[in-house]
Amino acid sequence: MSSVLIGVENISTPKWAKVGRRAASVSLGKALRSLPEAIRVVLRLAWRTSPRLTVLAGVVHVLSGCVTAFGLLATADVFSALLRDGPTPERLASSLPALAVVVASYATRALLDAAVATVESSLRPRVTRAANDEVTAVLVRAELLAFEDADFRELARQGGRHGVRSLESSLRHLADLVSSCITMVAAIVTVGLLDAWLAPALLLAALANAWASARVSKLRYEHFLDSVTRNLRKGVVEEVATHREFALERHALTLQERLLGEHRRIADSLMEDEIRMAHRTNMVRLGGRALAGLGTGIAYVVLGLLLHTGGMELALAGTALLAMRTGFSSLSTTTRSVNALYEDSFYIDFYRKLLAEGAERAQKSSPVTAPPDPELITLTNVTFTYPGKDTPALDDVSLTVRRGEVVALVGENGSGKTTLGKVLTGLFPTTSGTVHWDGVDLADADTTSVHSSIAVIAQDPAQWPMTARRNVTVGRLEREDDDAWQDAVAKSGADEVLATLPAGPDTVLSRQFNDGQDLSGGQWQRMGIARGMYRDAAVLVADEPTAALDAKAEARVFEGLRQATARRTTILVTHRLANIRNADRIVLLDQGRIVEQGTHDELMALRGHYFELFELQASAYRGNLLAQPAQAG
Ligand SMILES: Nc1ncnc2c1ncn2[C@@H]1O[C@H](COP(=O)(O)OP(=O)(O)OP(=O)(O)O)[C@@H](O)[C@H]1O
Repeated sequence: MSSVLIGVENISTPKWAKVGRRAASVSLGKALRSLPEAIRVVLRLAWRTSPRLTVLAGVVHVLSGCVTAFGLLATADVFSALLRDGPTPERLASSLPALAVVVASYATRALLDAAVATVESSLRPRVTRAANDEVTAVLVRAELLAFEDADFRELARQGGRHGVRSLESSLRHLADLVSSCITMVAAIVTVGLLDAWLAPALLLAALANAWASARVSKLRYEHFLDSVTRNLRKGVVEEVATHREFALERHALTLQERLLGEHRRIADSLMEDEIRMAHRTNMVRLGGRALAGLGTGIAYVVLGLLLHTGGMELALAGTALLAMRTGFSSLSTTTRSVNALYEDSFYIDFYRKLLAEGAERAQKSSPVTAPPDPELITLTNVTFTYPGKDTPALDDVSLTVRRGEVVALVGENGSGKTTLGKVLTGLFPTTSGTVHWDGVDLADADTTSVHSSIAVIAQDPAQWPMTARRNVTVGRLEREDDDAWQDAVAKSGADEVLATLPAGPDTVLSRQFNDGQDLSGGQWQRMGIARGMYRDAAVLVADEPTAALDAKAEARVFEGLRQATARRTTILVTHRLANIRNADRIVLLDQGRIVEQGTHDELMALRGHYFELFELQASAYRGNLLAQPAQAG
C-alpha cells in the first residue's frame, strides 16, 4: 500500500499557472516588453481613484529627479571652480554660487522627498482599496458555477492576494523608477558630454545589472509556478492536520503523527527547491555583478587613460567621477525598481486574469426577467457537466413541473438529484439543452430575477455568523413580517432551538464573536429550513432537508412543508422514501438520467427500480424492532 496518506500527489497544475509557465518561458526581452502593460494597470487604477493625486505624484517624482540631476550638474561646476588653476581663496569664492545651487538643490530635494512621501501615502491605500474592491466585486458577482471550478478558486486566491499586494508595491517601484531614471540619464549625459567613451562603459554596467535582475525575477517566478501545486497540497494537508472540522476524526483515528509526517515531506521538498533556486539566483547575480564590475572597471580605466594622456582636465575628471558615482547609484535603484516591477508584473497579470475571467463568469444581467411565479418549468434534453469533469452529472434530462406540484427526486448517491435541483432553478446553467420557466429560457434571463423566485433548503445549510433571528430573516431581507417569522420557526422546529439560546433570537450564532454560540448539525439544519420557509419563494428546492433531524422534528417539518406546498412548486430531494409517498410525482434518477417517474402507487405497480428501493427500506423497518414506522414519523 502507498505510504502517501492523502491522494494529493497528482493535483493537476491550474490552467492559469500553465499559461503563466508559458509566459515565464518566453525570452527575457519579450517578457520585459510586458512591463508597460502592468504599469498601465497600476496607473489606470491610480487615475481612477484620484486623478489629482496621480498627476501630483508624477509631477513631484519628475521634479525630484530633475532637481537631483540639476544638483549633479551644479556639483560639477563646484568641482570645476575648485580644481581650476589659481589661488585657493579665489577658487573658493568662485565656487560659492555653484555651491549655493548645490545646497539649494539638496534642500529642494529633501522637500520634494517629503512631498513624495505625503502624496504616496495618500495614493497607495486608495489604489489598494480600489484593487481589493475590484477583486471582491468580481467574486461577489461571479456565477455559482465559478465556485465549483478549482482553477477559478485558486486564481481568485493568487490574483486576490499576490495580485493586489503587487499592485500596491508596484506603485512605489514605479515612483522610484521615474526618479532614478531621470538621475541616471542626467549622469550618463553628463559623462557622455565629458567624454564619449565613458558612456558605453557605464551602459555596459547598467545592462549587466538589468539582465541579472530580470533573470533572477524570472527564476523566482518559475519557482513560484513550479511550487503552486505543492503549495496547494501543503495547504490541504495543513487544513486536515490543524483545522477544527477534522479534529474529531484526526484524534479518534490517531492520525496526527501521520499527518505531521506528510506535512514535513511536502515542506521538505519545497524547502529543497527553495534552496536550489536560491543557489541559482545567487550564481546569476554573481554573473551580473561581474559584468557590471567589468563595465565599472572599464569606465575607471578609460578615465585614468584620459587623465594620463591629458585628454581630460583634472577638474573635469572630478566631475566625471562624481557623475559616474551618481550614475552607478541611480543605476542600482533603476535596476532594483525594474526588477521589482518585472516581478510585480507577473502577479498583476494574475489580477488581470482574475478580473477578466470573473467578468466572463459574472452572473447574467439581462432585460429579460423570469416569471416570478412560473406556471410551468420545462427541461428539454438537459445535459450538465461539472467543470473539469468528463462525464455529465445530468444526461439528456427532459422534465416538466407544474406550479403547486411536489416532485420528489430519488436515486442512489451521485445519481444527479442535487444537480438537477440546481439546474432547474437556474443556479447552474445547462451544458446543453434548455430550461424554460413558462416561455422564458433561463439562459437568456436575468439571473437575479430567477433567483428571487427560488428558495433552497440545503442539506448542509450555511452557518451565517449573525443573530439567530437574522439567520432566518436573511432569507428575505426586505420582508418584515412577524407572523411569517413565527410561522417559519414553528414549522421548522427552529423555535425549540431559539428557546435554548441565552439571548433567544438575538443570540449571535458564531463562536468568532464574544457571547457567540454554536449549534449542533440538526439545529443548524432547522435554522436553514426556517430560512427557506421564511423566504416564501415560488419554487422551493429542499435537498435532504431533514437528514440531520430527529424523527419528531422530521415529521413536523414535513407537515410544515405539506401545508406550504399548495402555493408553490416544490422539488424535494430525499433518500427517505417513506416521506414522499404523497408526492405528486416521484422522479427516479440513475447516473444522471431519468429512469422512472410517476406517483408512488404507479411506481410500485411498475415493480421496477423504485419498487426495489422502497421494499428494501420498508423491509429494514419491518425487520427491525428499533425502528417501527410510527416512530420514524
Ligand atoms: N462540485 C462538483 N464538482 C464535480 N463533480 C460533482 C460536483 N458535485 C457533484 N458532482 C458529481 O456529479 C454527480 C451528481 O452529483 P449530485 O450531487 O447531483 O448527486 P446526488 O444524486 O444529489 O447525490 P447524493 O444522494 O449523494 O446527494 C456525481 O457523480 C458527483 O460526483
